[in-house]
Amino acid sequence: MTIQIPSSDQGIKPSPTASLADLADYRLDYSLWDPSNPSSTEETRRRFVNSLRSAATLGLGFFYLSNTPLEGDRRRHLFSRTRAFFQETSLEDKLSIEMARSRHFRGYTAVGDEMTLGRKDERDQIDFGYDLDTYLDRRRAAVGREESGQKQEWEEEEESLISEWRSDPELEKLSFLNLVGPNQYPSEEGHPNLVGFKDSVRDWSTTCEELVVQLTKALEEALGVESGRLVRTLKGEDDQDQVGDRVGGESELDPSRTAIKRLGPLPFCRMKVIRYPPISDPTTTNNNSNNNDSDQGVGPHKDSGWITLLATSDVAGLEVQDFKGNWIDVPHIDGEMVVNFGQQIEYQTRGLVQAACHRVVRRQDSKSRTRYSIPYFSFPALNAKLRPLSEKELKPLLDLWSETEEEGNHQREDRHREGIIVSDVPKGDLYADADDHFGWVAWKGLVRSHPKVVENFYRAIG
Ligand SMILES: O=C(O)CCC(=O)C(=O)O
Ligand SMILES: [Fe+2]
Repeated sequence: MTIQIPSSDQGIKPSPTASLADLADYRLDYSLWDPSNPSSTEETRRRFVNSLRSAATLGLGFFYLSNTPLEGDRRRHLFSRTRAFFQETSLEDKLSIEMARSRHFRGYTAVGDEMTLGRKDERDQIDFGYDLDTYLDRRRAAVGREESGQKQEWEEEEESLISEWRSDPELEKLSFLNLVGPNQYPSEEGHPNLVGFKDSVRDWSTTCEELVVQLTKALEEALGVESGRLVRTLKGEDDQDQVGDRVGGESELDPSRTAIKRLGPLPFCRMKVIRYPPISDPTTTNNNSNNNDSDQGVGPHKDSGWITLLATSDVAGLEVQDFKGNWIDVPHIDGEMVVNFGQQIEYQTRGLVQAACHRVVRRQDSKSRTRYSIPYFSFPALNAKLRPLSEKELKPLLDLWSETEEEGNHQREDRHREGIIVSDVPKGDLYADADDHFGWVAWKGLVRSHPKVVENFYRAIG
């Protein structure tokens, strides 16, 4: 595959005082790529790929995306239910779906219960994950296609699926399978403004999932790697085990590996609805939040996953760090999504695409206003093997760079020379061993972040 060389007017360096919204290179238009848009053509797709390549490999890995299916009613619907949940339900209602009650790390976390870099984050939130119903629907559909007449059996299996996994001694060893499970949704009864929340979350999540697949396909083109190479990791359809089979035969594989293979792809994602109370707002203080004047909405971090799709309300606070350590404002733009790369993409691309370091600051100037945000974090599938792209696979990109003008080369050096890696994740916990399942990385991350869940369900293994 040949890679298009970015045009020289694609200056991508933000000045320290700039707002990301003012920089054309950080404003990508999804309609150029969108396969469902009748006016997208090969030429518009190429333009999208070129912009994505610049944003990913020269820029900060943080950009706006307009014209996605996440605009309009779909977005309004979810935000209005999110506001209703935070504003109209009691703390008692909220705590009835507390994450500490879920062995699958789903549910509500109160203000001050979460830390980044050793400081409490002043926000509360509900964490959702890959919806169990969606997962079962897809498995049923897959079986229905292959062996019609089995649907009934699958429905019966629905109830016992997880306990069945636990009774398989090989699968039981794979603690990360506990990450598959149901979400905790707030009760919509008695809260007319909450009605439709569950459906809205499921719809949003499924729409995001498809959008991430599309962005990953575009990224494959942008990096000049084989089509499907990254999508397979994302979806858990990697062919590594087949390679293993050819080399050593299945009998030589670890038996737990053979057992997990039988389960098929195990997609994984996390999604949150978040509220950042305004600074010094006594009504949202609870016992956990001993520092209501703290300006930390969420401390500096890189997202640990693949690609994050973030929808924000119109209160300021999000900032991204450039490679010199300056913080750049990422203001809300109506209807647009903020997209950023996570550490698994950084790992897969050997750092050529860097995960963006970002934070949310509670500003004095937005004193009386509550900020809401809805991030969707995609991850490799739990059963994916993380095989970083080889030098050979990255050669087209490296060749392109060696041909590109001086300016581009300076920019690339800048990204590494002064880059400050801010992460509260122990390095060894971030990446699975080359031949291990991604599920272990996801598991370690959640175990580290949610001690109450570990205390309640996993004392023996935590
Ligand atoms: O709320 C936001 O705008 C960003 C949240 C975020 O970065 C995160 O939860 O990882
Ligand atoms: Fe983040």
